[in-house]
Parts: sequence; C-alpha cells; structure tokens
Amino acid sequence: MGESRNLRDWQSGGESTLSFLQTHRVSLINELEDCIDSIIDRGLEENLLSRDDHEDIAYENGPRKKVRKLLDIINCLGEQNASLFCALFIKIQNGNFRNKVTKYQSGHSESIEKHKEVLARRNDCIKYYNARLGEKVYLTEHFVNLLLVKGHYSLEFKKHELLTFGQERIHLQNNTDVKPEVKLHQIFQKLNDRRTPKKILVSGVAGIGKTVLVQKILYDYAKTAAFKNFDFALNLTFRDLNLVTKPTTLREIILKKHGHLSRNLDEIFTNSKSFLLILDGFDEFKFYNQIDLEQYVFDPDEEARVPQIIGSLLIGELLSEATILLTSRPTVLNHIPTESIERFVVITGFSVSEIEDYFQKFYGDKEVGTKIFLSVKENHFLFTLCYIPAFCWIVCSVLKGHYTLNIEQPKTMTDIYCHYLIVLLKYHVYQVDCTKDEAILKAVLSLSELAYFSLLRHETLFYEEDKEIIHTIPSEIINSFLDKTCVQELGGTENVLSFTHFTIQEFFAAFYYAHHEVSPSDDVMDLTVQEKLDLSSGCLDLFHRFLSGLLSVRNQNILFKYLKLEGSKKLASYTSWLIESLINCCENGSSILNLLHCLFEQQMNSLVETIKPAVLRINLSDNVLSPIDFDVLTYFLDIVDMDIQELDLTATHVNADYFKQIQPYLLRCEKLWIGENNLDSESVQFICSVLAAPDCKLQELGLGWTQLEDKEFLEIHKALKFNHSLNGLWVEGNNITYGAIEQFSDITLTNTCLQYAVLLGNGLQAGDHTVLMEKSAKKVIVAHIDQDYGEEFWQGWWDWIFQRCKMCSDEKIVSFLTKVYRGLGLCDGKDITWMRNWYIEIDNFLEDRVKNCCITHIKKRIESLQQKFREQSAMR
Ligand SMILES: Nc1ncnc2c1ncn2[C@@H]1O[C@H](COP(=O)(O)OP(=O)(O)OP(=O)(O)O)[C@@H](O)[C@H]1O
Repeated sequence: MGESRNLRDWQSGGESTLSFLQTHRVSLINELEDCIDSIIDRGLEENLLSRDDHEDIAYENGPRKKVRKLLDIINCLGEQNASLFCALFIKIQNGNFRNKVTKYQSGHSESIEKHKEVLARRNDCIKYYNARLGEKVYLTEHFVNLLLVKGHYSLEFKKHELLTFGQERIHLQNNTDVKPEVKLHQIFQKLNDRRTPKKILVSGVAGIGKTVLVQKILYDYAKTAAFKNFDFALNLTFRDLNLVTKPTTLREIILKKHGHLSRNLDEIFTNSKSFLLILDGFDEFKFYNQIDLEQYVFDPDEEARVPQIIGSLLIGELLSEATILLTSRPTVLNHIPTESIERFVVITGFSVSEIEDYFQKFYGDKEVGTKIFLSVKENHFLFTLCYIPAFCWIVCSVLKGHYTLNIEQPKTMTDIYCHYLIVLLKYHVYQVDCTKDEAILKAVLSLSELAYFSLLRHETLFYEEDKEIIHTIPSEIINSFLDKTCVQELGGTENVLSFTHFTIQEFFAAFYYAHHEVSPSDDVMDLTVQEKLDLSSGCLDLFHRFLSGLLSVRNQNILFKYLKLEGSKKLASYTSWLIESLINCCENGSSILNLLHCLFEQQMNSLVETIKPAVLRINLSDNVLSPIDFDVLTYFLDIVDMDIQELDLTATHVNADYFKQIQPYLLRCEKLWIGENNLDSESVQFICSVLAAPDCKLQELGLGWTQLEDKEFLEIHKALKFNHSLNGLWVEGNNITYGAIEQFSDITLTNTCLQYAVLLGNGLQAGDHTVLMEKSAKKVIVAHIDQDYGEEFWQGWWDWIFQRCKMCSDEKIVSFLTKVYRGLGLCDGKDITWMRNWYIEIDNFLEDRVKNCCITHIKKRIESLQQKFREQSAMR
C-alpha cells in the first residue's frame, strides 16, 4: 500500500513531476506492472504516446521492463506530459477505466496481441498462384469484396447460370432473390437462426477465392475490431495436414504451425467458446473419404489419425463450443458430415463492380484498370468467366504481359483458357499429389471425354452415378474443373455435377476432339451427325473456336511443354476444312462470323493468304457484334485484300465507333446492308461521308428499319449529290414523311446513278403516292409494290424479308412484320399474282410459329398479325 500512497502523494510534495518519477522509480515499477498494458493503450488513445513509442514498450519482454521503458520515455517528454501521465496512472489505479486488468488478464491479452501480430504478418499478402519472387501483393490493397450467399439454390437456376454467357452471366451474380447474400462480417453471426452457428461450411469452385477469404478473416481479426467474439482465431490447411501420416493430437497439429501458442493452448481449449478454427481446402485432403464418424476423439491431447481428429471437430465431439469454419470446393461435399453443419455459405465470386475493382487494383491505376476492364467486358465469351477471381487474375496478368509461365503472350480466348487449365493443374493438382505427368494427362483426357459426350447429348448437368468415367478420374482433377450442386429429391438429397461453366465444358470437349480419334457416328464435325443429334451450328460455335485454338501450333507447343501431350494429327485436315468453309461462305454469303473467329484463333497469316474466293460476300447479320468481332473481321479483310461484293451488318448493333473502325473496308464495298440497327445521327453522318467519298464503290445500300427520321434522310439526299455509284437505296420501315420524300424526289436532277429508293412502310398515306407518281422523279421513289419494277425485283425483296423472318425470334417477328404489313398496305389493289403467293407463304409461316410458340401473350400477337395479313390479302 505504501507504494500506492507514493503515487497519490505526487502533487502534495511540491516537487516537479519528473523528479517525482525518478525518485520513486522502483516503487512505481511495482505499482504499475499490473496495469501497464492498459496504461500504454490509454496513453496511445489520448495521444500521450506515439505509435512508435507504444510499439517499443509493447515489445519489451515482461511487464516490469515495460514500465521501465515507459518511465524512460516519459522522462524525455517534459514536465507537462509527465504530469498528464501521472494523472493517468491514478485514474487507472482508481479503476476509472473498465479495462483495468489483473495479472492473469495482462498475460492473456499479451498473448492475444502476440498471436495477432503473427497472423497479421502471415496474412498481409495475397499468395498468388504464380507470383514472382519477391513480388508482394498486399491484401489491404488488393482484396476485392467477394459475393457470399447462403445455402443452396435450385438446379434450374444453376442450369441457367451454366448456359448464360458474357455480361448476362456476370449480372446473374447479383440475383439476391434466388441467392440470399451474406456479408463477410455476418458469417459467424446469428441470422434468423435459433443459435449462433458454430460449424460453418464455405464452398466454392476452384479459384473463387476461398483461401483469400480465410486470409481476410484472419487479417481483419488481427488488425481490426472485426470478429471480436473470438479471443483466438487460427487456420490449418489440409495441404499441411496431408503431411501428418502418423497418429497425433490436436495440440500437436496446432503447435506445428502455431508454436507461439504453446503456453495458451490449455486456456484456448478450456475456453473454446471464443476460439475460431479455420480448416482450409478440404478438397485437397488426401484422406477426405476416411472421416470416420464411428470413432471420436474427445480430448485435444488424445492421439488419433488426422481424419478422425478432423471428423471429431466437425461433428462437435472435440472442442464442442469452438467455432469451426471449413472451406472446400463443392465436389467433395458429400464426404463432409453435413448434418452437423449449421451454416452453408457459397462463394459465388465477383459481379460487375467487383471485377472492375479487381482490374483497377491489379493495375494500381483506376483509369488504366477501367480501360482494360471495359475492353474485356466487351469480349462476350472472355468476360463470362471473370466472376472467378483466379480467372480475372489470369486475364489481367496475360494482358499486362507479366506472365511467368514463360509462354508467348496469349492472343486469343483459347490461349487464356489454356493458361487457366495449366495454372489449375500446375499450381494445384501437381502440388496436392505429385502423380506422374502421364497420370494427369490421362485424367485430363478422360475429363475431356466426359465433356465431349455430354456436349453431344446436350447435357450440362449429370448425376455422378450415371457417369462411369467420373470414377476413373482422380479427385484432384474432378475438383478443379467440376462443380457440384446439392438438390432435394424425393427420398433425400442428390448431388448433381457440372463443369464450372459451360464454356469450360466446351473447351474440354474441343480438347477431346483435338486429341482423340472419334468414331464416324460421334464425329461432331460431320453435318449428318450434327443433324441426328440436333446440334445446330450455333450451339457448337464456341467448341469450334476452342478446337481451332487448341490445334494451333502455338497451343500445341504449350500443351506439349506442360502436359507432355503429343501433337494432334488433326491440324492439317482441320485447316483445310476451315479454309474451304470460309471460301464457301464468302462465295455464297452465308453467316461467317464464327469461322472468322476460328481463323483468328490460328493466328497464322500465311494460312489466311491461301483464302482466295471468287467473290467476297461477308455476312455477319443477326449477331450483336462486340469489338473483338470487329477485330477478327479486320484481321481477315487486311489479309484478303479484295473488293467486297457484299457486307451484311443487318441487326448487329453496329454504331458510329464500329463504322470508324471499318471505314477503309467500306470503301471496298459494293453492297452494304445495315438495316435493323438503331442508327444515330453520327452513324448516318458516317455513312454519308462514305457515299460522298470520290472512291465510293457502293451500288446498293440497305437502311431499312433503322429509325431514320426526315433529317437523316435528307442528309443522305445531300450526300448522294456527290455520289457516282449507288443504284439502289433501301429505306423501308423508317419514319420518313411525305415532305422529306418530296424533297428527295428531285435527286434525279443531280444524281444520274440512283435508280430506286425503296420507301415502303414510311409515313406515306394512300393518296400521297399518286401525287408522287405524277412527279417526274417517280421512277426513283418506290413507295409501293407495283409491276413497274417487275416480279424479279420484288421477288428478291420478298425472299430477303422471308429469310429475315426465319432468323427472327417470335417477339421480333411481330415488330418486324408489322412494319412490312404497313408497307404492303400502301400497295394499290392491282391483282398481282405473285403477291397472292406471298400471302400464302406468310400465312403458313405464321401458322407454324403460332403452333410452336409457348409464350401466351406473344402467341396472341402473332395470331392477331396473321389475321391482319389474311384480311389484307382478302382485299386484293
Ligand atoms: N477477394 C479477392 N480479391 C482479390 N483477389 C482475389 C480474391 N479472391 C481470389 N483472388 C485471386 O484469385 C486467386 C485464387 O484465389 P484462392 O486461392 O483464394 O481460390 P480458392 O477458392 O482457394 O481456389 P482453390 O480451390 O483452387 O484453392 C488468388 O490467388 C487471387 O489472385
């Protein structure tokens, strides 16, 4: 008590505080040792101590040394500060702060602090699969929020996710109606549950961020006030646990990685309520199928095999009060005793904003990151898998050219998927199990066989037991590329497997085709097989691109280097098929986009040079084009340097930026079809500049159904005054009024080439046409169907309309044909035989659509349209 009086006597003796502290130094050390931690924390909070001083004191070994250090520091801080400290000592001694600590507590909090320091140090950097030596990626600077959802969702939704591509796939991530979101800080909290969950399972496909999430939890626990329910939190990885093959105890297991806790483990085990144990990467556990639930371990010091200890922890027999968080890829979930799991969390990865955030953080520059993000976003298929952080990492590293696999800079989508394959194998499978190369290669080929035959059967989801082949593939490979969904069925739950995404399945299917002899009845490249299996060419588009990319010399070399895969014998026959198909498409004007992608995948200019079609007709219609589509187009047109007889960009969402990119090629074009695009005035200006260019070759220009107004139409009129090539202008189904058409009709005075401007379905009334007919320019303005232009002219137009109808979805049919109907309505009542046939044709066509349409309101609209056509036909 004497010492205590010393401190209280501090102000009564009349001496200076500094000399008081010096004379009573010994007694003060005794007096303050019990509460030194509180003093320094408080000192820091009240700015009496700097962070550095606080750290210096905290690092001293033992409380008495800490007090000495503090007194030394105070000695240098001057009289005034010394007085403030003394006041603080007294306050703390009087118990004015609730955190006055006992001797035991001081030791306890010291251990926690020390442990937190260890965790913070261990987790402050993200461990990249493929980081360069010395390269540091700080968690605080690079962590991007991950989307976590509760529990399971339906198989229907899963299927939808698998088959959705591009931005749409990424947007599905935010669907909180189907997937209730859990925030990271809520992971251990009670959320409409009866009790706080103690056993938590976090699952997610390969590379989705499970390990990074674990790091984030530990780092936040160590460095912030988060997860403060836990005094101690620590993690064990199954990769390390695999190394323990002899019987052991939980204590020994923990101490192997957390030796600094040797003096705390007893306390942690007794007070397990505030202990968080994270077990990361169950899918990597060599003994995952040996979690023996018949024999438990009840005591942390009881010896047993690792699977038994893990099983006992999960089931709650060992440290029943502790919180256990287990992470795993989904494919091995049925080996986890899920009956004891109280919370299921699925990491679904990134959504749009997180992907953008990832890119910005990766490049360390917001602007650069956003720019690259936008270009990837436009790449429909590439963007699809960006919900997986590891895929984002591959895309970013590849685009930055900072790739350490010693592979030539990837150029195409297949290159990036190849990297994904190799990274998952090299940095995961090889590390889990150093099986020989041949075994891994064999397994990859078996997996690709599964992908191929499932593709032939239109299967994206499959039951494990139905697929013999699955049992022949080592689990490390299955776990890396497949996903598992648990569904409620009559009589219990069932596990349904799928590839991580359909694009991965297509990639593996192409891998199979490239490296296997397939029987003629299973040859998906054969048109009769495609027909028999009801595989329309569209559903094999990506398969074809991957096949071309995988067969390319570039990727064959990579596969040989990393998988020891012998070169495919199919390259020569494939390239001749590709060249022949491209030539056919160019000559007959059939859809060419996917073949251009396949050609681009080859990255072989000499191959493109062999393409010498008689004419060049490029049909890209009815695809919503993205910048990469224009890249593959320009790649082709740069090498095949011929005049373009026809370029069809109908219904492609082409816009001014794309027009700018393809300007040089437009000047090589004789017929340009850009109808059914919403053309803004900038795009129209652009077309006008092409028309007015002295070297313009355009003979026909299709601008039907492009929302043209009078202003734009008159711009075209102006440009045509300088044009010497255009014969026909097609502007059906726009919003052009009589006034503008009348102005346009003087075009024959300045332009001698133009022979017709087809204006069907614009704002003309029945009488307007007669007035126009009386004008001299009548031969140019074609606002209705009559005999003047002959059957052949109109038959060509009709064939085109009809072909468009066949391409259109039911919904689009209604809007498109309504405009055609309006156009036909303007035609006079002359009895034209061929028109009667058209009405019959359209009636049959609509009849067929009505029969097959399963959406009631659209069906009704088609029926009503059909009725209108019937009435129109009857009036003729
Ligand atoms: N939240 C995140 N923020 C930033 N990068 C992330 C994040 N999550 C994952 N990554 C990136 O993705 C890579 C893979 O993540 P991680 O290793 O955590 O995945 P995983 O789900 O544990 O995969 P696996 O099942 O293959 O072990 C990381 O190396 C990192 O580059």
